Amino acid sequence: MKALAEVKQVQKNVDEFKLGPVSLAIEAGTITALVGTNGSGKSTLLKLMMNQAKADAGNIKIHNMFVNGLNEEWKTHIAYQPQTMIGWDAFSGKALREFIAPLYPAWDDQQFNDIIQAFSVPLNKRFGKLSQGMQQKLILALTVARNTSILLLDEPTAFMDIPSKQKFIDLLIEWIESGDRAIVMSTHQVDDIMKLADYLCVLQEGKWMGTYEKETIQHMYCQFWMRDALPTESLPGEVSREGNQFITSKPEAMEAYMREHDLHCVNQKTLDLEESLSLLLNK
Ligand SMILES: Nc1ncnc2c1ncn2[C@@H]1O[C@H](COP(=O)(O)OP(=O)(O)OP(=O)(O)O)[C@@H](O)[C@H]1O
Repeated sequence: MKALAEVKQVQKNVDEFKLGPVSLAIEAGTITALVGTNGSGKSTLLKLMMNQAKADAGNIKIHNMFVNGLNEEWKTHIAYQPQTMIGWDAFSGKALREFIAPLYPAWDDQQFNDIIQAFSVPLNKRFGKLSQGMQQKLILALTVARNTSILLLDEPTAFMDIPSKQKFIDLLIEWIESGDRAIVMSTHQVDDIMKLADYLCVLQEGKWMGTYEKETIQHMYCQFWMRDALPTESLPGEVSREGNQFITSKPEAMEAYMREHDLHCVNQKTLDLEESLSLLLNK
């Protein structure tokens, strides 16, 4: 399948912080979640994709155009929601819509109004007077209505209340339904990942740990509780141990080992997504 966006071996140094090399292929019809601990480089990667930061190595293409090339037509294919908007405080949602809509040839006013209504965003209030959650909803409406094929969202639900998060999830599911669009979003919300993500691009302190299908991470680790004390030697795929309990990244190899060594477990479970991500990010 053709990638709508490609990130190849990208590296970026910001003072002491080093991101990458990281590679990503964003295909139509997919949602990729950028996950990682605070300061792991998720926002930096999104900024690089928007050419708001310059890569020190590697390259990025949107619709087959280099983001740092002379042809800036790629900008019409991508919309970006940063975490904060600088300079918007004095303007109402109505005024912001009037500035922004004419800049985007494919602007979808119906979509804008639908989001505003769904989240009951007051368009006459100044941006700076809105709550953080309400600001986030207004930015979302002003981003999604650009009607591009790629959406980059930087922690879009960080300040949203519980019912709004569900509406957000429904909105994105509907938005991506046509199959010719893609979303990349950074998030710390397990619910967003569970309900939306197809792929997880995992970053830890700037190091790219890999991009995994969500199902792969959901089956990545298994926890065993043994009847007797654990052998002192390292067990297949052993990730951690405590008392008679341990976690392995190779459950099948571990089961074979148990048969071979006549070991018995009293309980076992596959770690859920949140537990697996915590382990992966603490490695
Ligand atoms: N403008 C800047 N000047 C200096 N350092 C910066 C700047 N922006 C980001 N950094 C540094 O780059 C690193 C990555 O930050 P980034 O915001 O990309 O992380 P993140 O994964 O998005 O974090 P969070 O989950 O907290 O939002 C951090 O060490 C941060 O301090």
